[in-house]
Amino acid sequence: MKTLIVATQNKGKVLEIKEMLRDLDCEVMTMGEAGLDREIEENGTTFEENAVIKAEALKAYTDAIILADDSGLEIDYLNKEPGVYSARYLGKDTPYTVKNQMILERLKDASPEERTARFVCAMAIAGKNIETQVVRETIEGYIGYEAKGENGFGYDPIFYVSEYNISTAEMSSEQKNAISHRGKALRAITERLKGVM
Ligand SMILES: O=P(O)(O)OP(=O)(O)OP(=O)(O)OC[C@H]1O[C@@H](n2cnc3c(O)ncnc32)[C@H](O)[C@@H]1O
Ligand SMILES: [Mg+2]
Repeated sequence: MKTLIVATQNKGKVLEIKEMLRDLDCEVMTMGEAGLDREIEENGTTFEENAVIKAEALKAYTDAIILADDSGLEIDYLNKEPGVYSARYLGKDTPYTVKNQMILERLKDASPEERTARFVCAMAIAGKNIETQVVRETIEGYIGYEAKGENGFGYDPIFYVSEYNISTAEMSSEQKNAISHRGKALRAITERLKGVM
């Protein structure tokens, strides 16, 4: 069976990606499980660039296909911040409970119409004998007035989807995966993956 290595250190992403790839005919491993744990410098200026950087960073060390995800939250009221800096925004090691409260505070004067936001996900595949490919998908929503929900990770408790008026942290993983930036990007990239496996 083929091996697919997911080049991420983020446990929330790993859970979602592994759940969605359950039926794919290949063994899905994290970098840690593959013995390839390392810090990868994300010095790109776009989600696509960073996804490619992360996927290609492991290419020299494995014959497996590598999948990488670069994602983040764009808040229109904050001029699309934190964007590609989502992991580093307000401090890399600051707990998300604190970061989410700080964002709510920054948006305290924003009207409902001004609270629009989106999650973006670029996903790349790379490997020794395959041409690197990258896709980008989004989910539109808004920043709520309070943090709600225990599921998911990161900014999920403050990101609400208009269609349901609940945060992505209040959704089950199945519900989030069906509509999320990461779900859409993974479905698009797995179509291409089938062509290289
Ligand atoms: O780079 P890797 O190792 O994959 O892990 P990371 O956490 O640093 O990931 P990114 O560089 O892509 O930063 C994206 C950040 O955006 C946030 N984010 C991305 N997708 C999210 C989602 O589905 N729900 C909540 N927050 C999300 C989350 O805080 C991430 O840390
Ligand atoms: Mg990162």
